[in-house]
Amino acid sequence: MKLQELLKGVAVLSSTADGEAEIGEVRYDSRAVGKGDLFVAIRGYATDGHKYIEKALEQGAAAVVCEEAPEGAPAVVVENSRKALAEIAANRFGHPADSMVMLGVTGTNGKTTTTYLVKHMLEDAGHKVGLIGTNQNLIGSEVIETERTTPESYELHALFARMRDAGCTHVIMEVSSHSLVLDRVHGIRFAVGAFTNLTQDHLDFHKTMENYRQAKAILFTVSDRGVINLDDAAADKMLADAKCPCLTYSCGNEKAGLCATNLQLHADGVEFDARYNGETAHVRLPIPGHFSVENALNALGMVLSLGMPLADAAKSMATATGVKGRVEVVPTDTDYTVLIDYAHSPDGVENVLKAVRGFAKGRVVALFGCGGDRDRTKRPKMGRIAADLADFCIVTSDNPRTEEPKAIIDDILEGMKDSKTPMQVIVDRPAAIHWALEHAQKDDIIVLMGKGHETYQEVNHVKHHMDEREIVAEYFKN
Ligand SMILES: CC(=O)N[C@H]1[C@@H](OP(=O)(O)OP(=O)(O)OC[C@H]2O[C@@H](n3ccc(=O)[nH]c3=O)[C@H](O)[C@@H]2O)O[C@H](CO)[C@@H](O)[C@@H]1O[C@H](C)C(=O)N[C@@H](C)C(=O)N[C@H](CCC(=O)O)C(=O)O
Ligand SMILES: Nc1ncnc2c1ncn2[C@@H]1O[C@H](COP(=O)(O)OP(=O)(O)OP(=O)(O)O)[C@@H](O)[C@H]1O
Ligand SMILES: N[C@H](CCC[C@H](N)C(=O)O)C(=O)O
Ligand SMILES: [Mg+2]
Repeated sequence: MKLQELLKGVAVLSSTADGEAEIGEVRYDSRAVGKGDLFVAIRGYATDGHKYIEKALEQGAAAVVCEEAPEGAPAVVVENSRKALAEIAANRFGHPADSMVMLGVTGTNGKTTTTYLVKHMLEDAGHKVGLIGTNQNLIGSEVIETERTTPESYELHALFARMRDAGCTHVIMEVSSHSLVLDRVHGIRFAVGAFTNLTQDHLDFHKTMENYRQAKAILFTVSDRGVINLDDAAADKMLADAKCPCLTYSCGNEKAGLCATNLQLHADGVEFDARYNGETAHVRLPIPGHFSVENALNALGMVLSLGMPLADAAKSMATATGVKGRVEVVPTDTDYTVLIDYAHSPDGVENVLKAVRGFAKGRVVALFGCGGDRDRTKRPKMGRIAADLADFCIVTSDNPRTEEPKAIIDDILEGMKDSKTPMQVIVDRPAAIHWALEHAQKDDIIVLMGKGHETYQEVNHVKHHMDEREIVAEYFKN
């Protein structure tokens, strides 16, 4: 594609590049630049892409898109390289998002789960659906591995193009707060945007809860319709900031457009009555926990906003399956239960432990750690909540990344120091899981928190294979 075609619609401040140049690939990482490519220089948090312009040109880049051009370089100067990258990506792939119904979910917890519920309901209604999120990307049932919850704009549009070409009519995606601030979804118009909740996470990046909230609110400035959790403390502000009509949902608050009543929380799922537009339907979802009612309402809100009849949506919900690593039961053939869950924030820990407490006949044993190079202030809070809600805690490692595992654990223990809940510290996670299994008692529920679908432990930029399902299975082989 010619450079000028890639730049269609991009607000160019000045250019010394040849618009007729035939561009190979578009790269935002100099290390991947090859002959004839376009290098987009981005100012980041760790480094500045402008530092690598010279290197990119040496490697054969045909032109550079940047915010500040070095002398003599074939450069296209723009105000914001991240936005330009997103616009170039849409041009490069033929604006695939425009030909599908785009659906986005933001919020601290529940995004992944909600997206799977929406996909399931839309597929039941006969649509081919693409899904983008933390666990994996899906084109129908084809799995595409992912590194991110919301990919960088260029990868995102490439993925949309594959989805469009495969016949997808709808895309349901998680829209992380990082992606909203870093313009990964810039230029995408969502038919429906949905907000699950706002609780503490990612303060390493957003610094304050209000910044974090405002990041999420961006979604409702680029959506035709919104779906908002009225029970969340941030609901009023989210509604005030929204630039689109919003459907609210609630467990019990009759003011909400979509309201759940007669909640029944079972060990293997939830049931409730959903009222919407004067109609009522009984909803069943085979995933346990009060938060599953909220996720079900969020997903229902999205498909109702698209015009799906309530009765059809409710019928479909009953056949939804669980999501890998979200309250997932690990088969053990013992008289106790092992669950794998992705709770990795104070609210996630609280919710999953309360849910488990709701159906546990014996002790609730919480095994968890906290990620390195991530929000440190959530660590003692997660520790305190786990100590408050579990009968026994095992504190271990969860993706230490470049931090010292024991130092992360010490941050967690800070929040547990006044607790009388018995606990054990075992830095090595497989060893900690073994210890939990060795000491399990009848009717215990052992909740392995934080890894969810992840099948690795990330240490110093290297992902070492570690699948909790395999660790449990191997334990019982011996
Ligand atoms: C905080 C954050 O999200 N950072 C993302 C951001 O990095 P950045 O802007 O700081 O980039 P940088 O590392 O300073 O580099 C600046 C530019 O120089 C380029 N570069 C760098 C080195 C070099 O030799 N040559 C070169 O050209 C880089 O490719 C980049 O374009 O843009 C990069 C390019 O897309 C991302 O890889 C990077 O994700 C980092 C690695 C990350 O871990 N992100 C996580 C926190 C994240 O995005 N998480 C969310 C939410 C998770 C959830 O709760 O579900 C997600 O959506 O996954
Ligand atoms: N609506 C909810 N409210 C609070 N906690 C929830 C909710 N839904 C799920 N959880 C808890 O949070 C964990 C993460 O859920 P899920 O993966 O659906 O969230 P997410 O928003 O996609 O997270 P991430 O930011 O990592 O992508 C679950 O394993 C569960 O413990
Ligand atoms: N995607 C999120 C959750 C990671 C969960 C946990 N395993 C961790 O490493 O903290 C993040 O990158 O913050
Ligand atoms: Mg997710």
